[in-house]
Amino acid sequence: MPDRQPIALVVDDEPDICNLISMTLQRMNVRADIAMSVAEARRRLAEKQYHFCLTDMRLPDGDGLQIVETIQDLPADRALPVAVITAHGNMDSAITALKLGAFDFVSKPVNLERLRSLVQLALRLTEGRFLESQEFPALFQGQSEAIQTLRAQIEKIARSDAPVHITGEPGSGKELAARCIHEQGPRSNRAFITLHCESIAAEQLERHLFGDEYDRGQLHAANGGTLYLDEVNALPQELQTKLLNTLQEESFSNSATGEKIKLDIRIITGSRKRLADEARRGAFRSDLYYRLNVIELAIPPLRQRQEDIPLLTRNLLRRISAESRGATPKASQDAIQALQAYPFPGNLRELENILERAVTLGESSTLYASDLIIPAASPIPGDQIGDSVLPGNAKPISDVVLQLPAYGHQTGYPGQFATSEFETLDDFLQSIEREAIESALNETGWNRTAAAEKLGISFRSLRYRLKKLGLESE
Ligand SMILES: Nc1ncnc2c1ncn2[C@@H]1O[C@H](COP(=O)(O)OP(=O)(O)OP(=O)(O)O)[C@@H](O)[C@H]1O
Repeated sequence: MPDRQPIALVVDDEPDICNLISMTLQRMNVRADIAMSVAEARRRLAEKQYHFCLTDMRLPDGDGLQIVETIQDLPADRALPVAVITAHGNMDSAITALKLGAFDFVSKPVNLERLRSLVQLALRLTEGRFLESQEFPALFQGQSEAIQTLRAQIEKIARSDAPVHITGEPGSGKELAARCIHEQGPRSNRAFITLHCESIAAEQLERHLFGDEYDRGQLHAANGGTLYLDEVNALPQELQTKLLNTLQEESFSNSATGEKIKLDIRIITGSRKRLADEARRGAFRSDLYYRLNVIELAIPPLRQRQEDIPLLTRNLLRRISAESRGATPKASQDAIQALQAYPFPGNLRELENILERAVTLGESSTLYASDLIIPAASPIPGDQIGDSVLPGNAKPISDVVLQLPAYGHQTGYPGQFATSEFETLDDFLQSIEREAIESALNETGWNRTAAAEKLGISFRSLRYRLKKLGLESE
C-alpha cells in the first residue's frame, strides 16, 4: 500500500544527517522527502501534505524556527507535528522551538533510539486518534467560559509532548487537568503517575522518584507515559538538580542499584505558588523552571466560575449518593445561592466535602441551605494564585492565556504580568526575560558566568541577551 506509507519532510543541508535520518525512517516504513533550505521546505509544505516534519536548526537561508512558524501558520486541516534537531547541549533553542509549537526535539549527535521514539510519537500524533475529543468524557465539568477555554487548551496541549506547568489554587483541578492532557494525548495507553512532592518527607522523595533496591521508583513506573509532579516547588534543591540532569540526559540511574535507564516521559508539574516567584527568590532552580514551564496552564478558582456551581453540585450529589447507595437529593435554590456566595478557598475539593457532609447528615430528598455547613469567613491565602492576590490592575492569570496555534503552545508566564500591559507578545516576553536576567545577575553580584549558569543558558547566550535587552553596551 505505497500510498498509505507515511511521508516525512526532513529539512537539513548536511547530506550525512539526511542519509542517516532517511535510512532510519525507511526502516520504520516512513518515506522521507528532503529539503535543504527554508525556502525549499516552504515550497514542499505548500505542495504536499506530510505526516510530520523534522528540521535542523541551522539552515543556509535561515533557521529551523522559521519552519516551525511556517507550520503553525498552516490551516488546521493541513496541520502536522514538527520536531527540531538542535546543536548538542543547546537547550535554549530547543525550548524556543517548543514554545513556538514544535512537539519535541532531538540533539546532535542524533541518537537513533531517541530518533525512533520521536518518529513513533509523531506518527501517533498524526493518527488523529487523540483528536476524537468529542468522544472523550468531559472529566472537566462546567459550562462557564473559563472551563470551555480550559478544555480547548487541554485538547491542544495534549497534541504536543512538551513539558507543562499547571498553576492553580488547592483543589482547583490541577491533577485532573494533568490527567486529561495525558488521556487525550498520544501516551494515553501508557502509565499516568502522580507524585505529591509536598506530602512526602524530603528525604524519602529521592527514593520515590529514582527508586531503590525494592522499588524501581516513579520515574521508571511512568516511563513511556506521563509523570505528574504535584507541588513541584517542594522538591529539595539537590533533587531539583538531579531531576534537571535526568531531563537533560534523558536517562537516570536507579539510586540503589545504579542501573541506567533510558527515559521517555512527558513531564507535567503543578504548584499552588507561582513557580516564577519561587525561581526569582532562589527557592527553585531557574534553569529547571525554564525547562518545566515550556507550556503554562492556569486553572481558574471556582469563585471565578460560579455559574458552574449548579451543574457541579448536581453531578457531585449524584456521585456521592451512588457511592453511598442512597437516593440522590436535589439541591434547593437557596442551597445553590449559598454555595455561589461562598468564595471556596479549597475549590472543588471543598465543594465535594461540603456536599458529602450534607448528604451523610441530611435525611430529606431536598438539600436546603440550612443543611450545608459552610464556613463563615474564609481567608484566601495570599501566596496562592487567584484573583485576590494579583497586583494593581493585572488580570487574573486565566485571562492572560494566549491563543494556542495548532500543535502549538501557550507561552504565558506566571509572573506579575498581564499581557494587556504590553503592546505585543514580544514586549511581554522581553520583560520577563529582562526580569529573570536582572534577578540572576543581582543574586550573583553581576557575575555573568554564574548568572548564565543559574539561568541554565550559555555564557554566549547571556551576552547576546544582555546586548539585545540593552543591559550591556558592548
Ligand atoms: N472541573 C471539574 N469537574 C469535575 N471535577 C473536578 C473538576 N475540577 C476538579 N474536580 C475534582 O476536584 C477534586 C480536586 O481536584 P484535583 O485533585 O485535580 O485538584 P488539585 O488542584 O490538583 O488539588 P491540590 O492542589 O490539593 O493538589 C478532584 O476530586 C477532582 O476530580
